[in-house]
Amino acid sequence: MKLEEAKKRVHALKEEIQVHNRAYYELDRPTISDAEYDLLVRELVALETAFPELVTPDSPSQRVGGKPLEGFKAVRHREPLLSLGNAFSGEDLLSFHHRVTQAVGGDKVEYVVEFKIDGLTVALSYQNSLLVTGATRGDGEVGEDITQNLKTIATVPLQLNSPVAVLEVRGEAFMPKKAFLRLNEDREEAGAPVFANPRNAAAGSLRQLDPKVAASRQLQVFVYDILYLDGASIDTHGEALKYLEQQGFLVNQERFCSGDMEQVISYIRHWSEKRHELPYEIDGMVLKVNDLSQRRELGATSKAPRWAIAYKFPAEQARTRVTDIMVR
Ligand SMILES: NC(=O)c1cnc(OC2CCCC2)nc1N
Repeated sequence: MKLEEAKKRVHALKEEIQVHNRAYYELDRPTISDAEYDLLVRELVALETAFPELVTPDSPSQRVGGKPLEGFKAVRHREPLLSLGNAFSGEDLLSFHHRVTQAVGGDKVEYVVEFKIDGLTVALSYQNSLLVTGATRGDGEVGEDITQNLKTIATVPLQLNSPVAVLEVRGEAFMPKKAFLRLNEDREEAGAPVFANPRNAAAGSLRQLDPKVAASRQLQVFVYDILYLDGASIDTHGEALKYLEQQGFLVNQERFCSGDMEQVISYIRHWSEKRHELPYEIDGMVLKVNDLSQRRELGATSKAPRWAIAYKFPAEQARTRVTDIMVR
């Protein structure tokens, strides 16, 4: 095959793989079998091996990186990754709303309510639309460089869809329930210790020094916050989420925008009851002031923003299975 022909085929393969990724991960409606998908990736890798000049940073072949690391480098975040204050009742939410309304001088306040994905926070940094660093939250100021592992996650863009000088985003890495159950079955069979919950499984997977292990764990990342953006102007959180979607990130489609606390509270109650139907675990909901200028007015304490709060669902009654006791 000549270079020109290979170039066309490589381009077509990358497009097709991208379409299947979106269908599989975002719409949860795979359009081809895993085997057919693997064939496409294998053909792409073979062509890139034969014609190295055709390799581009955004190629799926660049996802499962090099050899295992000796350890993780420290990464200082450009902006501190704040934590969230907690609410445990309707009253807590109403007093949060009262504080916010006071601080913005009585103006109307609108909230965006999102799932609180029960995973681990990750920060992704892009320069000139290319993924440069992926890091854990760490202590909020300094995290661990887990770029090699995050690149293996198909829904983490290696290259953004439109030009932007600097974009730093925050998201939640998590393991879907099905992948968690399957992983624990495999570990039980192999005599390895099982993970207590999907959050621990996701954290354990991203702390692996060998990216091939992370690549095998079917992790996902929902992105939900812009930490830093140089290259576009955005006025509300709703616009920010749409911008992130356009850039190619996986953004959770389920969210509710309202200034009416009655509606907000009933929306939270709805998901408190229905969360078990979700394909991933959530441990609450997050309320965020939608208007970014009101957020600037509200500011943050040293630890948490004044413009957001987490509503925590009551902890599951820890079921101690009989087998657990017997095994011990
Ligand atoms: N676990 C989640 O799904 C989640 C966590 N945090 C936030 O927002 C924080 C980030 C910026 C201040 C509030 N949103 C979320 N959806």
